[in-house]
Amino acid sequence: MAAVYQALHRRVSSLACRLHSTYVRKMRYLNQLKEDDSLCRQAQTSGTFYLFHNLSPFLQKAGKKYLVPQLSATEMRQILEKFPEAEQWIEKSVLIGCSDEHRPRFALDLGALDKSVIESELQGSFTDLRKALFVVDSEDSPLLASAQSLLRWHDSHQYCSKTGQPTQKNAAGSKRVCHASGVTYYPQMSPVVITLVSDGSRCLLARQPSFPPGMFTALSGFCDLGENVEEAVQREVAEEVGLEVQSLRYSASQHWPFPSGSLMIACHALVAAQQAEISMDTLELEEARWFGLEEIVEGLKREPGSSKQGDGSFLPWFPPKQAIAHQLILEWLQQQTAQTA
Ligand SMILES: NC(=O)C1=CN([C@@H]2O[C@H](COP(=O)(O)OP(=O)(O)OC[C@H]3O[C@@H](n4cnc5c(N)ncnc54)[C@H](OP(=O)(O)O)[C@@H]3O)[C@@H](O)[C@H]2O)C=CC1
Ligand SMILES: [Mg+2]
Repeated sequence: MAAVYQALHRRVSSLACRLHSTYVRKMRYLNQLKEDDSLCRQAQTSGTFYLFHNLSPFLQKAGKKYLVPQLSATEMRQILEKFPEAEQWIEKSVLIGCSDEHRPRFALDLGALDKSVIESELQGSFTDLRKALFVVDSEDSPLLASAQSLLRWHDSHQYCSKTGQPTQKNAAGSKRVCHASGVTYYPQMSPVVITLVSDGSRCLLARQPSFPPGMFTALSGFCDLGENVEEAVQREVAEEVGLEVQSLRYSASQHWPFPSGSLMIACHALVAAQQAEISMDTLELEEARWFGLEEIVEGLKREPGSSKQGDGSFLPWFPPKQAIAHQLILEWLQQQTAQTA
């Protein structure tokens, strides 16, 4: 029996080792492409391309599914030939990853070109990211989110903030340089804390006036400069609902492309049940309240379409699985269920 376990252990270890080395080789290859412009330009000739138009990704509909097509360099040339100065367009692409076989993936925004020509040629449509993220396969949404954030960053950092001179991107799009001042700019993102507050038996969800009707989510807020995650969570909870956090636990993080590339840092926070009276910040929030276990179970079953009642009001529903708020709510539910079992 011991021999069988040892053999199994050896197989698992060797598999893990192979998986690891594939990952390491891939990351090192991507890093090389970021550092070496000529290698990256060469890679553009064998890579695949995701298309955007004014930051909306290109999708194709196949039955009920939405696909995110990857175009080959040849297909890209065929499309770009329809427009003047085709060659310049490939230069604008940014590196967003590569396959395990080291086939690089790029994203390219063709915002200055006539979108109807591209849409009819490729039989699909450029779709707002707020819709696209929720209709594509779950492995495609993080890719669209990070590609759009990078394209957005390039679009809004074309000039040096010190000299006002144009900045130039490197081939991979991992940085921009102002040759007049020598300043190098790197893509930025904003850390945001998202916190599911619990008083031990209920959890606190809130809505902003801009949310779709009926949608409630966990409290969130941008970190201030100089703050750590714990301080940001405590401050946001105090500011938005007037409660004092007793303890907090990190859960997970997620890149979120709205409003312009955020790193969502998700935590669970506990407040004392005896001091759980909400005092809401009415400038930011429209409603904030405690939800019991049953209400959370019911809310998770609802979708935007099924939450409207006969009198025009909306029953609560929560963000879809692509948003990290959903994961926090599920974790809280599991914890409560385990406690009450
Ligand atoms: N993935 C998920 O599950 C969820 C994601 N989120 C995301 O979290 C983000 C932050 O949540 P929110 O509650 O609005 O944040 P805040 O509570 O921090 O309030 C937003 C306000 O903060 C100010 N602000 C400070 N720093 C920034 C910055 N770097 N970028 C933009 N605004 C800033 C702005 O005020 P002013 O304009 O007055 O200067 C803005 O209107 C949202 O963009 C939302 O998309 C939220 C919930 C769930
Ligand atoms: Mg907030």
